[in-house]
Amino acid sequence: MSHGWGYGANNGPEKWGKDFPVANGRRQSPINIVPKEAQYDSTLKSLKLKYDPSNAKGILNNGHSFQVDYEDDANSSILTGGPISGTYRLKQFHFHWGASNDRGSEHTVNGIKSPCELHLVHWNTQYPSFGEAASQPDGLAVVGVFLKISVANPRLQKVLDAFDSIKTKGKQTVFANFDPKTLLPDSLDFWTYAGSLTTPPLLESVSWIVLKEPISVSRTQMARFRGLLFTGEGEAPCCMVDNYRPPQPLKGRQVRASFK
Ligand SMILES: Clc1ccc(Cc2nnn[n-]2)cc1
Ligand SMILES: [Zn+2]
Repeated sequence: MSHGWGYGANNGPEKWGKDFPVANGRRQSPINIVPKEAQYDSTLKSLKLKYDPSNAKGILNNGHSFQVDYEDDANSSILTGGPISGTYRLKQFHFHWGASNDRGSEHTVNGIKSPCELHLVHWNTQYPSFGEAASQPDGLAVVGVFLKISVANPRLQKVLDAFDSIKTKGKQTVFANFDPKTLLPDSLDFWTYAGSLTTPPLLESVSWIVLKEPISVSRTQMARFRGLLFTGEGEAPCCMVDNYRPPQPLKGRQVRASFK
């Protein structure tokens, strides 16, 4: 794929295996979660997320999604508990969404897609850097949160208000003082399984932690996500939509639940 991976017909998820053979590996993500087949595990600890809003640095349109980046040179914004051992530092959060409200999430539940999915990406401080951690089987932990169409979510407002400054690929702007904990639902009940990054390089280094309870987003708010562009300034505009990888084969993996 000489023209770089993306989500189009010529460079989308069905084509990624050419440049990234791990795409057909044993622990690829996302997956379809079947709650009735998930095993309740009473030994799973409760999730602990401690974020310092002042660690927020900036918001960037990376041409595949947009991400909010965090300072990660200290244990000030961290994830502990849940299925992981040790301390994982927040690196960034981003979203995946559809061109319409019938699709957009990466994980599905009983085959049902949500319009959007939030990912909070953390790396294991047992390793010296994110890059190092990303190549280890226990290197990363991503918390996934479904967004479902309902009333407008005021917690998303600051993110949405930055979109005019990052409309095209490569644009970024300062994004200070934001606590991603405000984006989480009331319940931290979760499903967990061993998986991968959902974009190239598709590294099989992610402990996935998918929250059962969604957060709300309105139709109008979703329309603003779709106003972002995959393309750079001066290029023929292509709306940033359908930036999700479909569910991948479970290949014998167990999905555990933190709740009955
Ligand atoms: Cl640092 C990084 C790398 C890949 C992705 C894409 C992704 N992988 N799993 N969920 N999203 C997000 C952040
Ligand atoms: Zn993601």
